[in-house]
Amino acid sequence: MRRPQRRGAAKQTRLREADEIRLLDEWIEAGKPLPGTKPPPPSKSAGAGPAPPAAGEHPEYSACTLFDELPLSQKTKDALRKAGFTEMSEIQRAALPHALCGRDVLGAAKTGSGKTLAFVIPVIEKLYRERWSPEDGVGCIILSPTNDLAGQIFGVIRTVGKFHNFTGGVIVGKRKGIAVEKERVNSLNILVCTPGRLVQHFNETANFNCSQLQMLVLDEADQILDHGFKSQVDAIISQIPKVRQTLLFSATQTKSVKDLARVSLRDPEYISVHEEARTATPDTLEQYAMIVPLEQKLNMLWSFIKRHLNSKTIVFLSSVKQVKFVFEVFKKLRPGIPLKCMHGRMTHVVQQAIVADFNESTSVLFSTDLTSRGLDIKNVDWVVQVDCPESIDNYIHRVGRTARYNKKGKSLMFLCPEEEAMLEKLKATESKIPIHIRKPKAEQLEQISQNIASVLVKFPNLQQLGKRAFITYLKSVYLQKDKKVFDLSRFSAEQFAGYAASLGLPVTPTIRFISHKKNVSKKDMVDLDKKQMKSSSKPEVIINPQVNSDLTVGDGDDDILYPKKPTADANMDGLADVFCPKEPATDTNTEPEKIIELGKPSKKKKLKINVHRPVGTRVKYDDEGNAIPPLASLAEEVASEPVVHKDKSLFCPCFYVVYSLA
Ligand SMILES: Nc1ncnc2c1ncn2[C@@H]1O[C@H](COP(=O)(O)OP(=O)(O)OP(=O)(O)O)[C@@H](O)[C@H]1O
Repeated sequence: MRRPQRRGAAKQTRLREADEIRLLDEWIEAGKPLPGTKPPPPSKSAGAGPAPPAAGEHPEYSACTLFDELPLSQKTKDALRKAGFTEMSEIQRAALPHALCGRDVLGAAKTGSGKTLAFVIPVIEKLYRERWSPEDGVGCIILSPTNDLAGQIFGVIRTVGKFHNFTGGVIVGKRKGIAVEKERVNSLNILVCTPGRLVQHFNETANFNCSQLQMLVLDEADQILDHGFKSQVDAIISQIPKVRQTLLFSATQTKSVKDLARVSLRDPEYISVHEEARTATPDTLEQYAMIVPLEQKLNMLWSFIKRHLNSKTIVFLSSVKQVKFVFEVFKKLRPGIPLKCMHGRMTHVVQQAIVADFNESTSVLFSTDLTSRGLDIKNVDWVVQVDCPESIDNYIHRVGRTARYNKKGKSLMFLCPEEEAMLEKLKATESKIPIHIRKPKAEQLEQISQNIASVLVKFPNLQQLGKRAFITYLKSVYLQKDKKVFDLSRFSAEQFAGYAASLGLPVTPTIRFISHKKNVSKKDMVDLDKKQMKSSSKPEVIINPQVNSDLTVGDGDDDILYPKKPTADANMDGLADVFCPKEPATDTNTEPEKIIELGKPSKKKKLKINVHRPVGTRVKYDDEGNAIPPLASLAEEVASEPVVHKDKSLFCPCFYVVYSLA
């Protein structure tokens, strides 16, 4: 008796949905914006919200400002309302009308401006209007450059798709659990993945089928289309249908026609909502730069942290070893605020836990560029760049971790005097970055080198870590292509010694790829540089001794290190809350690491420096300080612990499948 009733109810739902889809299709077709058009500025009366259109009525939706005014399914509207999303952001207003009517979109908008919803909503709606069901298999692929960003995007999909019946999953991390993935991957409607892990399925999963794919989305598209992911992206494109909708989003969008040709966009809509904006960074972001000699950077960072004990801060450093070292040493020195660290040598599970914890607490997160793109962490007050960003785009993404979605935020960048060319680049009119220079007050700087040295005496393993941090920092500078900014030859041997001392090291580690040759002409330097590039086995850097710039005494207007109303509350109890990741490589009680020393021929493999690395390609380092390609670094993650989630989704360590987004 009950079965026919259920069947009847299901039939009624199907009919209702079919009616809704018919109405939506008609509405989308009748009210769609002309190609190449932008929405007009929001009208003053906007916000009241219209009554839903009656059957046969198709109001224009290209100028609307509220999600409720768009031709979206009731399920999506309900989910958006429930999540508190009512009014659209600029990029959403501009991109959604074009994306909903099936056009390819190349979208660019500032960091934190809501690009994720601008592609997630069209994905959900497309599959709904195509009446996609779990049996139909993979309908949409979303590519993300990092595991954490993939997880975050999937969170937004789950929010928007809450009342729909799609299946979805995230494929990231290491291969552990691949057998389960292979079994389930074909039953997922929406896949969010890193490029390498998707290629793995194309190569290894016998029946992996994307022949019905409706949509391809590239978040952080410029990075995904960059050389680091080239072979993976080409492999993916060759395996998916040519006829599909493609959406590309980033805060720093690619303008390369070649890149766009690779993903075969069809008459794309170029939507760059902030192109005419005064700045390339959020208006609510205050940006500062300080010229800080290399050997003063740690003192400066420590002084900053001590003065901002009530601020949530992300600190960017250029290598895993530096992140580990500064985190471990500062933890021992107990600044009075919880400290966390995050880098690519941690398991994805640990990374997720750290991001979740950092979201909820006021603390300082030391990080590599792993967190520089896309991550949406709540209420970050400060972004501090201790090491120079490798490019303007890198700068924009790093500082974009604060001042998100109309919230205020501040950023501070330390630049060595030798890196001032970066400041010029940032200040160039075309960069559109309103950065203010602040002079550090030398007399107020806390000198902690001696304290660090004492910590290192007590913890010999930290001394080894310090040596590796020293080496990987110099190596990261050496490997940068932009020699106008990054040029080790501008530093003197005395400066390196000073830097080593600032890390608490008793002696300056000798580095194979650096030899100090003075009085070399510029031409010889160039020639030698070229020679080095050819024979990468024993590279050298010519040192061009320069007068060491001392810290400039401030003119009294500086308020970065010393806010006008210091809220410092040296609550040492806060240290009890320090999140201590169970990450073996961070443990300073591991075997001391060996370093390569000049004059002591070692049987260890020589430093490998990929001199052919294309400009702008992110350099990541393994524990030995070797540069590793982006995908190899992703593959290094060992997912060993299960994720504990509050919902009923079925999670595997490196892969999770959600049989219903509901
Ligand atoms: N229409 C909206 N109303 C309110 N909040 C929104 C809206 N759209 C997005 N947000 C919020 O704004 C924040 C930033 O959004 P999102 O992460 O999509 O930014 P983004 O443009 O992708 O940034 P990035 O370039 O750094 O990746 C998120 O917390 C999101 O929930």
